Amino acid sequence: MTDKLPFEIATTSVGDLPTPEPDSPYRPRRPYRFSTLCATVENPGLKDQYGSSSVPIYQTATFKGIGGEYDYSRSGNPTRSHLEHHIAKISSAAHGFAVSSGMAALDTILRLLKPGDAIVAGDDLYGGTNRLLAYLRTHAGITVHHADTTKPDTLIPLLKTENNIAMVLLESPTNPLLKIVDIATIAKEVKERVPAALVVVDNTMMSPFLQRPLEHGADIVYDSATKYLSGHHDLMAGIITCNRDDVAKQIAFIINATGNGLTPFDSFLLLRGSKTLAIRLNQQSSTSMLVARYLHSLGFPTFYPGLPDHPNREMHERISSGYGAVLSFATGSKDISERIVAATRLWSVSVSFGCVNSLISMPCAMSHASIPPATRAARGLPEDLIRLCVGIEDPADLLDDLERALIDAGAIRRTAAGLVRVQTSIGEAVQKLAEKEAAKDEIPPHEKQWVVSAPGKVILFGEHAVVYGVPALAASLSLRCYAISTPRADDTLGVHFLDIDIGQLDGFKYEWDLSELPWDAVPSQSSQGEGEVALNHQFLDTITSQVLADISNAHARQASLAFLYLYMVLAAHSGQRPALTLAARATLPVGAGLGSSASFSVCTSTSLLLVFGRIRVPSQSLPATPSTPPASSSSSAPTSKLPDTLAQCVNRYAFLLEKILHGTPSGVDNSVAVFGGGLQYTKGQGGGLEAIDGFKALRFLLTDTRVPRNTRSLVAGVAERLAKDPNGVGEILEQIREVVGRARRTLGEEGDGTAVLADLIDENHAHLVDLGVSHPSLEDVRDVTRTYGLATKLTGAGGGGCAVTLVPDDFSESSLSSVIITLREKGYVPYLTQVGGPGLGVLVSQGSLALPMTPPEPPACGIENSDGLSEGTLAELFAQQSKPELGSWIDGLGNWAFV
Ligand SMILES: Nc1ncnc2c1ncn2[C@@H]1O[C@H](COP(=O)(O)OP(=O)(O)O)[C@@H](O)[C@H]1O
Ligand SMILES: C[C@@](O)(CCOP(=O)(O)O)CC(=O)O
Repeated sequence: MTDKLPFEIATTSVGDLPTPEPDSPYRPRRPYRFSTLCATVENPGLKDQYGSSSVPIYQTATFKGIGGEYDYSRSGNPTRSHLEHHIAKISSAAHGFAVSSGMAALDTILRLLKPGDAIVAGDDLYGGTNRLLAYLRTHAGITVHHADTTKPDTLIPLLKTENNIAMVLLESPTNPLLKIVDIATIAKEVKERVPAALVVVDNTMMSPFLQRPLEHGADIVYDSATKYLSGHHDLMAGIITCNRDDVAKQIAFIINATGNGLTPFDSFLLLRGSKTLAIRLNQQSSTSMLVARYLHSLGFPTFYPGLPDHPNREMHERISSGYGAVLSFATGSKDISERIVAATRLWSVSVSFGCVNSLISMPCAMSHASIPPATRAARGLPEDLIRLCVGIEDPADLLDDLERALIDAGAIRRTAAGLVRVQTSIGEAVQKLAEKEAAKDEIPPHEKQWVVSAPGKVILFGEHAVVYGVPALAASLSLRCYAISTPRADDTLGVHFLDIDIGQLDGFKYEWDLSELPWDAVPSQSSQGEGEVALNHQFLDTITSQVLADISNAHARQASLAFLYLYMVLAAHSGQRPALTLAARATLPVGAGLGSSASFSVCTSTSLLLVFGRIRVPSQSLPATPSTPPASSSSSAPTSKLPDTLAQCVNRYAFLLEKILHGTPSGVDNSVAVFGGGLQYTKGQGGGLEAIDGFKALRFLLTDTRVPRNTRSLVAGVAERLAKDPNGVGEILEQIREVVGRARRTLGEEGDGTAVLADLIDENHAHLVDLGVSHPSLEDVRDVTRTYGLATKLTGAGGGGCAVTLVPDDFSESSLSSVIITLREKGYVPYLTQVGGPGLGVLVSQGSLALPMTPPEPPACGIENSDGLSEGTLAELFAQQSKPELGSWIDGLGNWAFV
């Protein structure tokens, strides 16, 4: 161990910071250095009446008078103004803003985007950033592209105007592997290729002391000021800086509008903390270098940009003036790492960083635990990685404490020649063996049995018009489609569609010899990256004519076509042809306008994507999310969250199957079936999905007229009318757009908008009648419900199928019973359903029933009861359940993960 400081501490002079007025032409003053700027807080525009040396805390919400500089602390407060001026000054920025946390800073910046915009971000971002981006993707119609930002070559191809890139989000160095991102090069490329896009940098790891990305082409920089800027872990804050006046104006507007500005007291604390930023981070960086060298010299793989062999070190040095105070190292064994973390005393076990006290953590067990192990492995994040966040304690004490912990944990030992790393290859060997064992246990996905489900939907406003770009408002139903794919050992592909009535008790069954399918006709390109998956009509025709010619039932033929198309495309792509049977069954009526085709498409594509390993689910659930239990479930089995990337992938393929089933779908049905909840959906490039909560509070009666109809021909009928009378039909579509807009505003408002919604339901129905998609049976249901004062419209494609009736909260139960009885007497099938339940679900682990996940050896498919007696295969039990019990039986099979 050495006492000598091994590297030059950054005592940087900052060239372009404001130079004080020269007090004499002969001895002009030089610009202040960084630590001077930090320590001197002044704001010439805001003089204190008493000349207080420390900025006072203006602990007030309001300011008296009219036309003064301040009126309300949400819009502005003198303590915050002082802080913002100070932050702008030390960041060499024209504008600075202070908000309530680092995530609030990012949220403010992301609000500059609008639906349809796309953002490019790193693929190993801070977990909180990932979470917010995922939320915007599903709720705000923002497309998110993840790229390896450490390799500009993977990012640059995305920078195209047709991709609508509005923002590029970078972090450097990354956390916890300290990977370096070339901010300057990426910013230059962005400006050349998509000039309107904003380059945003999360600078938290460096702070303005060590790195000022605005000087290297960034448009906006933000920091979690909870870390180095405040330095004491006694407040939460975020700061945003930028030079562009137009961007600053919008940011100020958003902060005022959302009310996330930093409070006066926290502004005071942050201002106080920031005075010592340079001195603290100097000390912390120099100790970090010592610690990194120490670990490196012992032979631990160590990640710190200051080490000579750290990848892209020169790139980091070009834009930064120091290496920071976060480093990480691997021990070769998760057990050893756990023992080290438990054995330190001075290094406390805690999340976050930037504090004056030193912290130690294992990212995979703490800050990055929410990322599935497979994703962590894919990102090269070692499970045994230890992260150190170095504080201002005496470096000798910190090294001493770490050394003791390393010895106690068995990671190093004393020898006559000094300290040596304990034969870590033993640890590594043990770890590798364990990994190999785990891999042996890992059953290939095509040998597993998969159970999935997806909800139907009700469109409340905007059906048909949605095909032409008008937004639609829709919600998921508690009625769902379920599918089970079972591997088999006989080179055969089978389907079992239990709801398709071909005059046999157990529905439609069919099998194909795998070797006899038209493999030569499979199109070579199955997917186009993140975009829509193209449909090859020639291949569709080949399957229909060569494979399905003897299936006369139209429902069965279409469903088989969708299944075979996707199976063959995925098989051709993967080079595997796993034999399996897909069984599908729904509690939804098929072909009644409640999105049975979409929920079937979602179930089929999920099953096949799982079988071919194109999507993966965590075998053990992620943390439970009790807010999204399956709506029909009576079981108390825990549920968890499916990753958003999986949902996006399934949605792309489900849309493809929807195209096969119904021609020119808008995409609303499959989006609701995947994401669940209440949604506003707009088709196309500038469109997207937006969550609507108001729906969940409403009650609906759905009435199946049992008049068969076909979505494909009804949608085609509207297209024909539009072609014949573009003005007249165009006018109707615009009127529907107007109704949808009013409905959306009513749902978003507080208070009881039920009466307004009822009027809008009538209005929307009248427009659908004008489009020619109603039916006498639907008008009859409207007449029945109108006598009880209820508003009804057709839902989905119309032409028969279902009607939806809004049931106000204060509608009496006895009247409701008589409406239902009257409808039943007329031969209709009414359902009182819940809306807004979860989207796609996958059974991720078995419950008390031993689910036979590994069958292909026959006859291993039996489910065993507690006595070990076989009670039939899962697929047989699936077929045997009564319809009303199907949902709760299947939910009770084990742990489900939902989107
Ligand atoms: N449970 C199911 N099993 C098999 N196929 C189904 C199922 N549900 C829907 N489908 C397929 O979807 C088609 C119905 O689509 P569509 O007329 O759009 O009805 P909906 O309005 O209910 O979505 C059927 O012809 C069939 O091909
Ligand atoms: C008529 C339409 O707006 C909804 C179709 O719903 P369904 O298939 O009838 O459940 C078509 C579409 O959005 O793809």
